[in-house]
Amino acid sequence: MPGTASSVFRDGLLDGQVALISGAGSGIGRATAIEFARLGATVVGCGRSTEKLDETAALCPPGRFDAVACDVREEDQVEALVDGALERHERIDVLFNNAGGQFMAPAETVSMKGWRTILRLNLESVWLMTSTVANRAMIPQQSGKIIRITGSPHNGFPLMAHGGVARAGEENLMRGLAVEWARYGIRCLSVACGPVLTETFKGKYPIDVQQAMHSQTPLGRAGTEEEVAWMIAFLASPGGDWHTGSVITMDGGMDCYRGAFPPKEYADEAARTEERRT
Ligand SMILES: CCCCCCCCCCC/C=C/C(=O)SCCNC(=O)CCNC(=O)[C@H](O)C(C)(C)COP(=O)(O)OP(=O)(O)OC[C@H]1O[C@@H](n2cnc3c(N)ncnc32)[C@H](O)[C@@H]1OP(=O)(O)O
Ligand SMILES: NC(=O)C1=CN([C@@H]2O[C@H](COP(=O)(O)OP(=O)(O)OC[C@H]3O[C@@H](n4cnc5c(N)ncnc54)[C@H](OP(=O)(O)O)[C@@H]3O)[C@@H](O)[C@H]2O)C=CC1
Repeated sequence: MPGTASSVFRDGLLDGQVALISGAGSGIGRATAIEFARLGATVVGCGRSTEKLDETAALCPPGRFDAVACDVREEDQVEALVDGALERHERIDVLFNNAGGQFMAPAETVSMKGWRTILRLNLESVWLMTSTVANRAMIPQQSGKIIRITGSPHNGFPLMAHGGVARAGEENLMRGLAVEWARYGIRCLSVACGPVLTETFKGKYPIDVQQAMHSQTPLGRAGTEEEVAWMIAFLASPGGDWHTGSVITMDGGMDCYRGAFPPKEYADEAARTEERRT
């Protein structure tokens, strides 16, 4: 991420906005924090490791990144995070619920502890962050945008059934809240990503699993963390003001069709499948 300006948006697009980003110490969260800071926002970034957050701060324009150690599963820590952000910055315009994750394992081997670990880290933490920020900042200020990162494809997450259930619940939560909280001027959205080449993704999944995921994508490649950051920045900008309740899917087409096109089994290189009949 060299340079100090966005390569997509105009300078000052997010001037004056205060954004709270979870998991801002690496990957998609870090890329989004940097993009927001470059566009003029003040970012409150949280994660459990202060070292990783300090590295993010060093990549942002000076004074634009406020690092706070917080485990998003813990009620007292989340309340302190939100209260501290309000004390220092007076408002929260955007909440990007980015922290999360899951492990890959056959469903029959997942214990109750493993199941609860993933539901707590993802679905429950998203509710905790969302309800705390809404009650303490966005409902009083009568405005705000809440965005959750979820997953694609949507037709089942083999080997990550627990993660798929959490993400489906999060998307439904955003839809329901979009309706309920429209009266407070709060927008609620999900951005459902297919594989994104973050360090965690590259280190976590075996290379053959990664290649299989890419080859199941019509565009033939994974996404980048910058591409996700641009989408979150767009939604935070006035360009995103009419979006609420939606699930924006970013996955190179994987959710529409699993595989490269044309499919070798059915068509030739020009995608011809049959002769035209007269
Ligand atoms: C194959 C078809 C694919 C179709 C196409 C799919 C395309 C999908 C594209 C999207 C893919 C998504 C990618 C990402 O999200 S990548 C980046 C996200 N980041 C992470 O995932 C973070 C990585 N962190 C971890 O992996 C952590 O270990 C985890 C968050 C999973 C849990 O950490 P925590 O510290 O909270 O918990 P513990 O390690 O103590 O574990 C608690 C219990 O959970 C169970 N467990 C944990 N790991 C495993 C495992 N690998 N296998 C089975 N069970 C596991 C277990 O019960 C643990 O308790 P015990 O240790 O006591 O047994
Ligand atoms: N990469 C991909 O292919 C995809 C990723 N996603 C989702 O996007 C999000 C970001 O993924 P990615 O950037 O790849 O992964 P990373 O592992 O780089 O980012 C996850 C971040 O969340 C933080 N985090 C984890 N647990 C907690 C916690 N309990 N409290 C506070 N912070 C926490 C981590 O920091 P720390 O350990 O310091 O707390 C880390 O910085 C995740 O929710 C992931 O599931 C969705 C679809 C695809």
